[in-house]
Amino acid sequence: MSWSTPTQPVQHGHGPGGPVRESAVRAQGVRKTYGRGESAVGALRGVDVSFDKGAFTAIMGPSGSGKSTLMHVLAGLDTVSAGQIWLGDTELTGMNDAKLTKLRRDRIGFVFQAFNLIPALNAKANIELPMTLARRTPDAQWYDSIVERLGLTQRLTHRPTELSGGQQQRVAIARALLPRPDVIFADEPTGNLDSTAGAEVLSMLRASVRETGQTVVMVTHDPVAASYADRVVLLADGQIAGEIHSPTTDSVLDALRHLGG
Ligand SMILES: Nc1ncnc2c1ncn2[C@@H]1O[C@H](COP(=O)(O)OP(=O)(O)OP(=O)(O)O)[C@@H](O)[C@H]1O
Repeated sequence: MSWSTPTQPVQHGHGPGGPVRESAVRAQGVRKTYGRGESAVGALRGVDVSFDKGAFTAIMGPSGSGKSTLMHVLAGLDTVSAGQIWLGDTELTGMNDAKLTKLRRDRIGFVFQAFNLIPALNAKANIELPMTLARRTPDAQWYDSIVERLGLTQRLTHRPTELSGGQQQRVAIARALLPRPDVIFADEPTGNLDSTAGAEVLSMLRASVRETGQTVVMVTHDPVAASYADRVVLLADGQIAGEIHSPTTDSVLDALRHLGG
């Protein structure tokens, strides 16, 4: 089956270079420095990058290149030292903590390597939790469609310990998809999974992008995982070092080799 209630279709326009896709999230001149003086580390050193609406983008690069830092500032989990972050038309930089918390809750979904499910709650309650906390009512048809598409219909009364790693991650994806966020950030979503469960999770993320127009930005070390994306953004030493459209495992491996990753 397919996802039954698509989100808003992706808006396309035309610029001088051909079709222009709307940006879901973007960084402009972003710098992030940890520490001060001699011990200062420039984790991001002037990053300009845009992530298209309705696209699946992977962020890759050698260890220490700034992937996690970039994801954290894009998601409003950390502040920048300079530059601007935009979520659609909303500037995140300069927002106070209360506004950022509300924006993350209402407009951003997260999928983490460690699943981050609440052990005492069953799958259904875990999936609904962010919306329950936000006092929002999930769309029943959308909920059913997500649960069915992720193969969780028979697992809703199970607690996380009663689920496999792949099933737990599918619960985390359902939780992220349910509020229809502007963007889902996935941080090494297959890092704790074997290759079969990992492939299932990636196919489902891929399908949510293709079939419902969900925007997904994923940080990964795994060239196979990155090959599920529409585009790979390469980071090296805190700067954008290139990008690959329609990546394959081989093209990603090749690019990483050139970066010394
Ligand atoms: N809280 C922090 N305090 C000081 N330095 C930090 C902090 N977080 C990250 N860094 C440094 O910033 C740089 C970028 O780190 P970041 O974690 O973003 O890289 P990464 O590409 O995600 O690495 P990995 O692939 O190993 O997870 C590194 O040099 C790291 O040591």
